[in-house]
Amino acid sequence: MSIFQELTNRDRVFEFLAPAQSPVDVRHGPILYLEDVSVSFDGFKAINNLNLTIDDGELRCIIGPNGAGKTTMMDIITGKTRPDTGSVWFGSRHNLLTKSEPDIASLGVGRKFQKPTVFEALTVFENLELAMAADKRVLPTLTAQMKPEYRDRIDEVLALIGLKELRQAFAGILSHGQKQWLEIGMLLMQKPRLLLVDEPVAGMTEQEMERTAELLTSLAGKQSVVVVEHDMGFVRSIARTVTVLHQGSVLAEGSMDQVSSHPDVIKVYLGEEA
Ligand SMILES: Nc1ncnc2c1ncn2[C@@H]1O[C@H](COP(=O)(O)OP(=O)(O)OP(=O)(O)O)[C@@H](O)[C@H]1O
Repeated sequence: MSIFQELTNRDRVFEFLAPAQSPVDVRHGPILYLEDVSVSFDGFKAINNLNLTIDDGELRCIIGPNGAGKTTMMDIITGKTRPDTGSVWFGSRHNLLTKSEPDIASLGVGRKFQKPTVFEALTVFENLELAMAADKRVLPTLTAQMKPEYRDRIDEVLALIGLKELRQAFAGILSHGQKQWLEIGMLLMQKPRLLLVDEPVAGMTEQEMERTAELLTSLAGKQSVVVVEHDMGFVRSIARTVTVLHQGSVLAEGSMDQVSSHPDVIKVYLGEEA
């Protein structure tokens, strides 16, 4: 078969369409594993012997008072901050401490920051298209006329994030909640194995919060999701397992009922809210 025939062969399964061929090995354990991780800033221990295990497909909520180390923990997982000691593994194969931020992202760790950063002058569809183009495997073929397979992937994500009807709307006219969902959709275009989501419901209406709860719970199973959130009602509505961070370490872990009745948690965190 000539190269031309090969490239125009409609039956060929392109790499990005094949079932996620993740190099991440979870056969013998969790998808994310932090062991004895510590980091200090000017002598202040922001993360202090932190141990955390996230199972493949799990939805985990991380809570904790201001300054507990939640953002720093996310920064360590994504390679933005290097810990002084400890280890961070993605599956059993990848030592994340030896990898750059872009390498960690392309291994399948997606991060959603608190503020939405969609391209407001582009449509919902174009934002998703652009997110797909950021995937190096797809870029060479995307510049030509868009293949039906790419459209299918975008349609699939549009349905997941509930923005099918708004595909041609400019992102600038979306509500705050819709922008957050679009950004989650942009991350999903790259088929991450692990999604880190920072305060997804800050500034959302009740209805948007409910929709976000549905979205995040529907993602779990297909990918692992770690949500950092201050809103206790929201955490209660989605959480199976909650990890409470305090002074850079795990203070308590368990169901929402277990952690919210834990005396130390009441003292340092929930008591504070009350
Ligand atoms: N680059 C830095 N330089 C100095 N101190 C820092 C730095 N990053 C974080 N810290 C400190 O480390 C501690 C943990 O901060 P972090 O932002 O991780 O907490 P957090 O749990 O995310 O808090 P919040 O809920 O307020 O976002 C804080 O006391 C913070 O001031």
